[in-house]
Amino acid sequence: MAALLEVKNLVTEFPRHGGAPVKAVNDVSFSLEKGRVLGLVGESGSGKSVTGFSIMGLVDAPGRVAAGDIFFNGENLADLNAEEMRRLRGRHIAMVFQDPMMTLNPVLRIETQMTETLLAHEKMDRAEARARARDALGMVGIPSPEERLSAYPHEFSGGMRQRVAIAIALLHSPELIIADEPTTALDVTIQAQIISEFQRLAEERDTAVIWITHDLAIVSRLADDIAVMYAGRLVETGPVAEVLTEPRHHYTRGLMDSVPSQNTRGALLKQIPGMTPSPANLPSGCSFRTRCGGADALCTKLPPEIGEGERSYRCVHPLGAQSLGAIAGEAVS
Ligand SMILES: Nc1ncnc2c1ncn2[C@@H]1O[C@H](COP(=O)(O)OP(=O)(O)OP(=O)(O)O)[C@@H](O)[C@H]1O
Repeated sequence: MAALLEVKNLVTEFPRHGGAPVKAVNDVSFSLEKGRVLGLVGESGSGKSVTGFSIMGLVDAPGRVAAGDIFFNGENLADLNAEEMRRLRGRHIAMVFQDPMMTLNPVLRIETQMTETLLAHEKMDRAEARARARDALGMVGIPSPEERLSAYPHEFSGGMRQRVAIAIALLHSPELIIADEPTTALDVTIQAQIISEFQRLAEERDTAVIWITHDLAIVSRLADDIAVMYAGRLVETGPVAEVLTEPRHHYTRGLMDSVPSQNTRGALLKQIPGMTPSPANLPSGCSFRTRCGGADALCTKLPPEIGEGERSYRCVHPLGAQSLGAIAGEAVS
């Protein structure tokens, strides 16, 4: 089956004063099928949001997609003009942000915000649009949706506001939703409800989801696949169950060790030493090598991407798998 979304060798860069542009996303490739949930994880600044914005065609100038291709339903998004891209965003791909006010207009009633977008993108009259808006609010668990349609965003709690933003993203039954840390600001109960909502969407409507987060616990509950990003590159990808049971990349292991769990209660969590390097000043070769306990001279060259079943990783000294040290001469270039 052809993938719904295929990202190939994506490079997104931002110009920098007195230097080469910064590659916030560097040679990133992955694909996503209908009904699958991909967890895109990594520390702050690793390039997760810029990847999402690149797919949406929303990278702010002077930033730009400098190389690579993004195919959606087999169509290369680079071939679409601004109007076609706007339509695609309206109907087929939606984004949910950490801050729902990125989506909501504070001075308009919820009904106006929802019906206007429906009337702009789909053939229907106002009564139909209103019914669709009400149903969408009901679907994300807003109580008394009929009455709540006439409310303004400030009349909702933070969690309910985020649900409204999600309802807006769902209005046109998009095939792909990019959710950028949508539950970070919410308490755990609401977080759990929203996560179940996304699971239901993926299962019942075949919606594909890219869930951007630094929270591995969420990914292990929600996602089918995981893509671990570090300093603009994907360092490990694969089915969540495999990657989080037996990570190959030292960075994935480090992220896992820094998650609180039943077993670590009361103990000091292991933090990955050092800081994420600035994308303007990355170490040569594997960008993680300066923070990695397993690094040696081989890591000063860019590791090749190694495939293993449905998984892949970029590390010459993978955990639980054969080191490339013995064949380094040919494999590392
Ligand atoms: N508009 C911009 N101009 C210049 N640099 C940018 C811009 N947007 C992002 N960047 C840079 O791109 C890199 C990746 O940023 P991005 O927001 O994608 O990270 P992230 O992994 O989503 O982090 P977070 O979890 O904090 O949102 C960062 O180093 C950031 O400084």
